[in-house]
Parts: sequence; C-alpha cells; structure tokens
Amino acid sequence: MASDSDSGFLLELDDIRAGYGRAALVLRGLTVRVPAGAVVCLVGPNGAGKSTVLKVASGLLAPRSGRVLVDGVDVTGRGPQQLLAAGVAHVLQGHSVFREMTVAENVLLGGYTIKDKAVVAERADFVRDLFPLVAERWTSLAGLLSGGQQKQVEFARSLMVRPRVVLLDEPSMGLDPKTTGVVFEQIVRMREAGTAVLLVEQNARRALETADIGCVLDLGRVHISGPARELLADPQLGELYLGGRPAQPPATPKR
Ligand SMILES: Nc1ncnc2c1ncn2[C@@H]1O[C@H](COP(=O)(O)OP(=O)(O)OP(=O)(O)O)[C@@H](O)[C@H]1O
Repeated sequence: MASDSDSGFLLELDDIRAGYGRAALVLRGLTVRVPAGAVVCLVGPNGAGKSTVLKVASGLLAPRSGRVLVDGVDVTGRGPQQLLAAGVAHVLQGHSVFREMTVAENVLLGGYTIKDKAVVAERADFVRDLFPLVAERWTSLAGLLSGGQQKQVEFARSLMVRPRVVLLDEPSMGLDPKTTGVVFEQIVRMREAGTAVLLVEQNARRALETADIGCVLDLGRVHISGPARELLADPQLGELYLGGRPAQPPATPKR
C-alpha cells in the first residue's frame, strides 16, 4: 500500500459514471474527495444517487467510467473484498447485526480475515475503548440492543480491520433524535481515532454539523461542495435541502 497520495486525499472518486443494468445512469460525472481523517457528508434529494456513490467506493458497483483511488492507488473495478483490504469499509443502510449472536461475536466477525489472534484481541480492545456501550454489552445478545446501540456494534465491527475510511449509509435511519445524537458522537470518535468517514444522511443538517466537508448531490453530480459550516450557513441551500427558511423572500421569476 502506498502512503498518502500526493494529492493528500485518502479516497478519490474521479469523474464517475455509474448506474444499474440498462437503466439510465445514476452518477453522471461525479467527483468526491475525502482527505485523510476527515468526515465528508453527502446530502441531496431522495434518489440523487448518494447510496450509489458509497457502492462505487466500496466496490459493490463497478463504474462505467471514471476512477476510484485509495491513497493515490487506482483501485477502479476491484471488488468489495479487495477494497476492504485496501482500507475501505462499508456500513450498509439499515441494521445488519446478527440478532441471535452476542455483541462480541458480531464484532469479532469483522476481524475474521485477520489470522493473528493477538492482533484480533488488540483490535477488539481498541473498539471496546472507543465504544464503551459495546464493552458494557459485550456478552449480550445483539438482538436485545436498541437500534442506536446496534448501530454502534456495526461501527465497531467495521473498525476491526483498521480501515482508513468508513462509508456510512444513513446511520440515523429509524432512530429517535436523542439516539441519533449519540450515533453522531460516535462518528466524531471515529474521526478522532484517525478514521476518515464518508457519510450519507437524510438528516442533512445534523450531518453537516458533524462533518468537515459537505457535498450536495443533484442529477448525478456534486452540485456544490465546501466546508460543511459554510453550506449550513447558506440560506438558499438551507431552503432547498436542509428544511430551512430562506433568508429573504424568493425572487419573482422574470418574464
Ligand atoms: N439495485 C438497484 N437496481 C436498480 N436501480 C437502483 C438500485 N439501487 C438504486 N437504484 C436507483 O438508483 C437511483 C439512485 O438511488 P440511490 O439509492 O443511490 O439514491 P439515494 O440518493 O441514496 O436515495 P435515498 O436518499 O432515497 O436513499 C434511484 O433512482 C434508484 O431507484
């Protein structure tokens, strides 16, 4: 694996065109860049292609054209296992814990490719430190945990392979506002532990409050990107995507 690329970006999706089968393209020349150790958030309307971006980044969907780079290494066309080995972990939308297994068994599954037992034990200690809830409920059946707690188990499992970047697809889906707050705190902890995050969220305002960089997707491209705080402060963006109010009445269209 090469060290950080000259561009300074850990993950780069460059001019990606991608879609499903014979249907029209979903991504039409999309470029997203994730710096090492940063949280980048994708927001945009339903069906804009946010989840599709994550599928391309983790190798679940091969792009028709464009390039995927990890640490400056071209990994375009590689599958999910190879992308995981390159340092890209994907936490899918919805809940993916095995309910009949314990928290420990669920988390340790994330390290099943690691042969060295000492490394597995060291990684398990690391994720238990990072997510105290996971340590507290280590021997509980995962199915007994709440939705937000199960999300933390999924985060912990994804970190077992020490990924460079974690792709999070709608981590707050189905969670109440308080639990959503806890999940976002855990995302901040992941960043503090040195893991970059590419985040897709319906809860755009909350996500931008956590992220370093925001990207607004529209019509299969990044429409606007920049420091998340600036996007949050943009009244037009607030009205369009963040459920806010315009700073001034909308202009009357010219005839
Ligand atoms: N497996 C699939 N097969 C065919 N079409 C798909 C598939 N997955 C997604 N699509 C289509 O691709 C488009 C983009 O979907 P995607 O899930 O990436 O959007 P999104 O921005 O994440 O939407 P949402 O916010 O509703 O989750 C949609 O028109 C969707 O119907």
